[in-house]
This record gives sequence, structure tokens and C-alpha cells, in this order.
Amino acid sequence: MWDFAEMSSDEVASLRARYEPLTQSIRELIDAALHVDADNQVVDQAKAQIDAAAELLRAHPASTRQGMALTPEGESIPWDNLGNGIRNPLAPPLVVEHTGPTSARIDVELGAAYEGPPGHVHGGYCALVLDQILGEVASRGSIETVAATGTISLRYLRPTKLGRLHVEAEIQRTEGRKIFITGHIADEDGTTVTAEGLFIVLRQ
Ligand SMILES: CCCCCCCCCCCC(=O)SCCNC(=O)CCNC(=O)[C@H](O)C(C)(C)COP(=O)(O)OP(=O)(O)OC[C@H]1O[C@@H](n2cnc3c(N)ncnc32)[C@H](O)[C@@H]1OP(=O)(O)O
Repeated sequence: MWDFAEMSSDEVASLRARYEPLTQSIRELIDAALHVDADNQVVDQAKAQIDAAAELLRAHPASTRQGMALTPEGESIPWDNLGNGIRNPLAPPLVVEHTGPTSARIDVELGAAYEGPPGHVHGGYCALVLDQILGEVASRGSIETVAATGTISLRYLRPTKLGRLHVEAEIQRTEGRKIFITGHIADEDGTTVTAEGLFIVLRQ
């Protein structure tokens, strides 16, 4: 059983290398299931193999679950959480690139699993992506200054096409523990959703 509080960055990297491909395979499985058009025999065979894989994994349960963990070196590990958990295939595959102390960007591809309106990203997932990047920028990459969403307001300018998306966020101003921050999502035709958030740095 892992204990992140005792782990070096190398050990974390090794765990990441073990589980990230599993998460990606499950995402690909979901995508395949959303595109399949096969007969009973094929579907039954696939189901049996998936059930067998689930049984294999369940035979090796973790003694605890971790949404977000922290190593002694101060590295935060998004482990099981829905925003960007390494082990959570329901999390969009977000990699936040900090472009400065008060800003960040994400380039991500969202496919059929994230569909709401036909051919477009579900508005709730747009909200999740924006909440995640705003939260990470507001937290300034440090566990000392982790900030929670107090208020977030979204404006859906037009539907967001499935496919390659670009996301940005930037802190506008700070008042004590209150961080005022904006962001947006763009698809290949430009900005589709804008966000304004008030994030509050948690009391330690
Ligand atoms: C490396 C790691 C990376 C970590 C990266 C992490 C990324 C996380 C991204 C996901 C983010 C989420 O989804 S977080 C999950 C969704 N959010 C939540 O569950 C938060 C639930 N709410 C709470 O826990 C609490 O209400 C807080 C923490 C938001 C605030 O409580 P508090 O700390 O007691 O705040 P309090 O002293 O009352 O108020 C401080 C000031 O903020 C104002 N204020 C308080 N709440 C609000 C509010 N909801 N909206 C507006 N303003 C508010 C007050 O008026 C006051 O202003 P003044 O009088 O000083 O002017």
C-alpha cells in the first residue's frame, strides 16, 4: 500500500507510470463502447473480458483511497479526484501548464465521452474544466494556499465543439484570502465559454 507522505518524487513517478496507462486504457474502452456497432457475440465477449478485468482489479483492493495527496517534497498528486485524477478515467485528461505565477493554460482533446448537445461538449464538463483550472491557478500550485470555489459564473457564448480545446485562466486581483480570477475555453473557432470566479484560500 502506498503512503504518499513517505514517498520520494521517483517513487511517485513510478506509481504514476503504473496507473496512468490503465486510466488511459479505460478512457479508450469508453470511447470504443460509444462507437461500437457489433453483434451479440462480440458485445458479450467484450463484456466478459471487461468483467474479468474488473474482478482482477477488485482482488487487489487499496486499503485507503486518496483524492489528492502530498509528498514530503511538497509535490501534490491528483490521485483519484474527478478534476484531474491520474487514476480516474472520468476525469478529463487535463494537464495544467502554469504560464506564470498568476496564469495557466490547458490544451486538451475531449471526444465522444464528453458529449452533451450533439457534437458538442456537455456544459457541465465545460464548467468542470474551468473550475479546475481556475482552482489550480488560484491555489498558485501550493498546498499552503489551496483555494476553494466560493462563486463561479459561466457564460456560454456558443456550443463548444468536441475535439481540441484550449483553456486559459488568470488571476485579476486578490483581496486577502479572496482571489478574483477569470478564464475561458476556446474550440477551433474561438472562445465558447467564459468564467469569472471568486476563490477563497482555505484557512490552514
Ligand atoms: C498544489 C495544490 C493544488 C490544488 C488544486 C486544487 C484545485 C481545486 C479545483 C476544484 C475546486 C473545487 O471544486 S472546490 C469544491 C467546491 N467548493 C466548495 O466546496 C467550497 C465550500 N465552501 C467552503 O468550504 C467555505 O464556504 C469557503 C472555504 C469557500 C469559505 O469559508 P471561510 O474560509 O469560512 O470564509 P469566510 O471567513 O466566511 O469568508 C472569507 C471572505 O470570503 C467571502 N466569502 C465566503 N464564502 C463566499 C462565497 N461562497 N462566495 C463569495 N464570497 C464568499 C466572505 O464574505 C468573506 O469576505 P470578506 O468579509 O473578507 O470581504
